Amino acid sequence: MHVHHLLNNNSIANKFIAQLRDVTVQEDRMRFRRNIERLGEILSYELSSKLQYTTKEITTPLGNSKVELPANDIVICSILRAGLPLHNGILNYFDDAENSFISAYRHHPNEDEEFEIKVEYLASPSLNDKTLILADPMLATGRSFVNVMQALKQMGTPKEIHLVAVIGAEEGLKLLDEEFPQHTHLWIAAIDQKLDHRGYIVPGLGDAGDLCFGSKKQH
Ligand SMILES: O=P(O)(O)OC[C@H]1O[C@H](OP(=O)(O)OP(=O)(O)O)[C@H](O)[C@@H]1O
Ligand SMILES: O=c1cc[nH]c(=O)[nH]1
Ligand SMILES: [Mg+2]
Repeated sequence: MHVHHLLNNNSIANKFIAQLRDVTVQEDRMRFRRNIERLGEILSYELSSKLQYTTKEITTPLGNSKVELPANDIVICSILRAGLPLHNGILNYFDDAENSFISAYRHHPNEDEEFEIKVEYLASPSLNDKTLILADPMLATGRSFVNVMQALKQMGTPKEIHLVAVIGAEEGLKLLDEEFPQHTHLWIAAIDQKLDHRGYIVPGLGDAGDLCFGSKKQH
């Protein structure tokens, strides 16, 4: 897997990450969602450097101009819930892409810290020969990305896969490296060292889904 780590170079993205992590700024849910969306836009811009381009001639009012335009058939797939604002950011740039939605959540069958990932909802076009952009802001254990990719197999085989995340833990990156095809790209803003006993990224930012949309009742 090719890892592209945005915070390796300083940019305005540092500020958006800082605000996402900051407990006082997190009280503003609209800003939290918008910062995830902004990072989706930035990561899309970065990702666009790896697309295939074809030459097109454009007519301006004063003449003709040759431009190189992306030629990929893109499908953006985001993992509900926290993937929604990231999806919007990516779609803002790849505005003519097709779209998939899939759900994944942590189900705790007992009172303890063990959990399984439940994938229940899937709406997707065919992925055969497409450029799949799979988006989820949090990459903790990596099990959501892996289980979701397993469920997406019934929709066909993409030509290439780009994973987009905002904050990841080393452990999650390692699992993706083992489970995804070698040519997969991971576009990620920040990489943190560890997970806590509940599988939360430390320092991370907390529960991204709850911070976007409010807490949910366990069932
Ligand atoms: O790498 P993993 O260990 O699988 O953890 C990451 C997953 O956890 C979060 O979802 P969550 O289950 O909290 O669902 P939500 O988006 O509905 O809050 C997050 O949005 C990822 O999907
Ligand atoms: O740190 C984490 C881990 C999983 N899901 C989140 O939202 N945050
Ligand atoms: Mg959550």
